[in-house]
Amino acid sequence: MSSMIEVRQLQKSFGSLDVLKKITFDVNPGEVVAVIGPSGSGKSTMLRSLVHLEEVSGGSILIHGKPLVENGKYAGNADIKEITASMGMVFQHFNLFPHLSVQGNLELAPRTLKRGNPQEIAAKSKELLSKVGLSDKADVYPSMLSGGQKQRVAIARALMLNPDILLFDEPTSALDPELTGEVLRVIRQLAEENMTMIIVTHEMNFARDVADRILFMADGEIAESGTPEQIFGSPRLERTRTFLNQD
Ligand SMILES: Nc1ncnc2c1ncn2[C@@H]1O[C@H](COP(=O)(O)OP(=O)(O)OP(=O)(O)O)[C@@H](O)[C@H]1O
Repeated sequence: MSSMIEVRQLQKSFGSLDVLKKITFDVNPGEVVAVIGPSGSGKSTMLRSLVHLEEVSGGSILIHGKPLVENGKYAGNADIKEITASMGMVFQHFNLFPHLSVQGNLELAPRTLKRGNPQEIAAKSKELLSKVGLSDKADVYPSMLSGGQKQRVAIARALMLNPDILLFDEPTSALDPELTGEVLRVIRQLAEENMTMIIVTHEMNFARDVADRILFMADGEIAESGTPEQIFGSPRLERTRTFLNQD
């Protein structure tokens, strides 16, 4: 089985701070990978690098075998656009456009990129709002929604371009505890539909339940990688044990 995502020796520095220290991992089609680890260990930076929101300092990222960056050298703009369009990203703070309705938020990217005619795009947004349980909110503005609803809109928006990879950066960290469940349910449903996903999360129970594999990051490295049983059952490394016991 060929990998959906291949990350090789990925390096990123901010000035003299080495945030990613030659990280290597693969994600297979349909796999759900949860990334856990202490604050500042480089989880967000790794995820943002995959969609070119950060430029890395070295190493390679291949998506569907196509290099976004290879040995530190980036692909041309057209290739970067095409590769990153195959991935949807969901952020901790939703990042919805406040001046657009829910439907407007969903339709902006496909309209800008001319992915279908307006009727097709409207039909798709309707279908996805129904999927996340928000059919009645199409005309509402983000400020009128709860955090859980905003995040479900953000997930629907991330699905508008038919991505085959979804990336989540702490999707429930900004939510009140009673609102996390509705967002995790949507992610769980996507997992059941075999969506390939990388989820940075502090929700250990969710990671244990939904992930096929856990990457534990510490100090810019992947300190451990394994099934939830391997990571949660008998942590081999002292720092993993310490981290998990804090939670
Ligand atoms: N734009 C930036 N400029 C300088 N330093 C940065 C920048 N972005 C991140 N960093 C630093 O890089 C390190 C890794 O940050 P990152 O956000 O990737 O960690 P994280 O594991 O996602 O943490 P958290 O769980 O707190 O979100 C931190 O020390 C952070 O301060």
